[in-house]
Amino acid sequence: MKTILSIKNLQHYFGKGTVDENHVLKGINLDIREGDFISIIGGNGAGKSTLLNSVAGSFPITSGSILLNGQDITKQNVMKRSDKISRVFQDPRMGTAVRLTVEENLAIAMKRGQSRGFSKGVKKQQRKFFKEQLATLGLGLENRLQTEIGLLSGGQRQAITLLMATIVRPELLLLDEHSAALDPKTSLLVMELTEKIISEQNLTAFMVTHNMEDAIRYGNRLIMLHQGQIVVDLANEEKNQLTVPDLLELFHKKSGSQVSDDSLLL
Ligand SMILES: Nc1ncnc2c1ncn2[C@@H]1O[C@H](COP(=O)(O)OP(=O)(O)OP(=O)(O)O)[C@@H](O)[C@H]1O
Repeated sequence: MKTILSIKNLQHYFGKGTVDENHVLKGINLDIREGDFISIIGGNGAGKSTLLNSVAGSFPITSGSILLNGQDITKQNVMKRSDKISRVFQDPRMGTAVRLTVEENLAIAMKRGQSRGFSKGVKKQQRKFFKEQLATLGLGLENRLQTEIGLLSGGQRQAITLLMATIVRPELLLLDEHSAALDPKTSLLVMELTEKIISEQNLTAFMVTHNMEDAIRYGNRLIMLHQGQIVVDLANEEKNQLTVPDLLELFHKKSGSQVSDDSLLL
């Protein structure tokens, strides 16, 4: 199977050389294969978001390298990487222009990977395509093309953000606790939609979550991060058989500390 993302000996410090020095990622080696849908869990401060941010290019990493489809992207900035890597954040306002309409946002998303020019104009034939795409979400949003995104509910916005992130197929989809701010029912809806989009388009995805049940239920591979290192990496059958108590037990074994359900979930 083709390797989409290859992370080699990734080290990251915040505040290196200062009194606040924090060695957050301590030698991460990870190959993500085509079609992998990976969940990453771990306690607060384990380095999950820092790992995702390193892949997205939010800051220069201290050392190591990151290859996307064999191309070394370590030195590329976040803008350049966003041509190929798309991202959905926890805050439904991120990743969308809240004062623009649904169709204007989708028109901007369609420009990913092209030399961007910031036109938000919507052409007639595009409108038809957007309607079809929105209808696949099953939320009636195909009738809200001219609604300002900021006026939609959090769940509706996250659904549209998912569509925007995938309307031009990304080589890698990053999901940063993208259902965590939603109520349980809406979170379930967004997670089901996520799974549908990923499997229909055979996307490669990397998802940070605090929800162990979601980490077990969705995707084909589960990674646990502890103090900046990968301590568990389970795939397919091994992952499918996991239960939440198994995960807590694994965490206890690997980290040498007792953990309550809440400290991983919250
Ligand atoms: N921009 C930053 N500048 C300085 N320190 C940071 C920055 N971002 C994160 N950190 C620190 O890096 C460590 C890891 O944080 P990170 O957000 O990656 O952890 P996490 O596993 O995602 O945690 P959580 O589950 O609490 O979101 C923490 O000690 C955090 O304070």
